[in-house]
Amino acid sequence: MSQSVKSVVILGAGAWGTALAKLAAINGNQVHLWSRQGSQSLVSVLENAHIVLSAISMQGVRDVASVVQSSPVSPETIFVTATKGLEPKTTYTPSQIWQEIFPNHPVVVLSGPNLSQEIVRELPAATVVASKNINAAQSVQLVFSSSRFRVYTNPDPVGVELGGTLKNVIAIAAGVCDGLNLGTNAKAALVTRGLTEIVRIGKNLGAKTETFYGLSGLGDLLATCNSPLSRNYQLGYQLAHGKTLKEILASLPGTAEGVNTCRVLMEIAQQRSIAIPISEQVYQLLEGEVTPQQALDQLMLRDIKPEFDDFPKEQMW
Ligand SMILES: NC(=O)C1=CN([C@@H]2O[C@H](COP(=O)(O)OP(=O)(O)OC[C@H]3O[C@@H](n4cnc5c(N)ncnc54)[C@H](O)[C@@H]3O)[C@@H](O)[C@H]2O)C=CC1
Ligand SMILES: O=C(CO)COP(=O)(O)O
Repeated sequence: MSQSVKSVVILGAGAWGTALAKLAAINGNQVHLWSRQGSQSLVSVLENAHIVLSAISMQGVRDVASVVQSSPVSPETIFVTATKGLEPKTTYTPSQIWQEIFPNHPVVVLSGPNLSQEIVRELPAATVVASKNINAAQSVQLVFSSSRFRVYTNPDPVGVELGGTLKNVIAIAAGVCDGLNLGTNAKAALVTRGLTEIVRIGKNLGAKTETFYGLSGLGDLLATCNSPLSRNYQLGYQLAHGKTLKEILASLPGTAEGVNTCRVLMEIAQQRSIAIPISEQVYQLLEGEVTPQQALDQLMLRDIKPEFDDFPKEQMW
């Protein structure tokens, strides 16, 4: 794979930022990994950057993007966001924040089934880079593609971003399901109906349905709902074992975005009258309003209904 060497700045030296820095460096790019705890100033690393990738957790995205805005950045710089979350105040996705702050720059979303601990061990993985600007997506594809990391382009950034973000809520539910030992049938039903909720929200917010059946949707949902490496899954698993949210968050390594995402998601669903029963039970569980067993009972005892909302009537029977 040939490409010119790019200057890549990674913002956030947490688990994901560090793994992505390693992937970009393998291809010979010039990589600067910036952390708020480090000694390098943001201004000094941003100078001449071709690509600025944010792997900051959701709560820091707007602050960091605002600091970047007040620094000199080349008009050609491509911004890439790898954060999986929603902003509470605006309900924006991270790419919407970056695009709002940098309206004249291309913004690319990078998302997929990418548990960072497997990627730093150089196990094979695939991801998606999505943008309205195909040239920008292809530049980012070249920077990160290697024999261990296969990168696909996609023209639906909102869909790719929402797949990666909303699956964290379902991953909490999957952790609860395994923690309660509910079995393989229950898990399959949960993940499949969880995907239905993600598609409902995504379509309403302008994403393409097919995107949710790709790597950044179903792919990431499967990875996160089936791996104890996922912090969101772990959180659900420990809730099922009787720990409180506060206790779990105090010992969890890194960020479990699903907690904040679930609150914002409930707001979006209520505003737009979208039914998301699994996510609603996760919300009530996180708020301490139901126990894991009560959440399960509430889901199983809902009114019976057709499987699909929008089957054309003539195709029904
Ligand atoms: N770890 C993983 O396997 C993956 C994580 N992600 C997403 O990437 C994002 C980061 O995840 P991790 O690296 O795992 O989390 P982490 O908790 O290990 O690191 C978060 C990073 O954000 C920085 N940060 C937080 N608030 C900040 C602020 N106000 N100013 C400056 N920096 C700030 C922290 O200093 C840290 O470097 C999350 O949205 C996560 O969902 C996406 C794919 C894989
Ligand atoms: O998004 C991820 C894998 O694709 C990481 O999941 P967690 O944030 O739950 O660890």
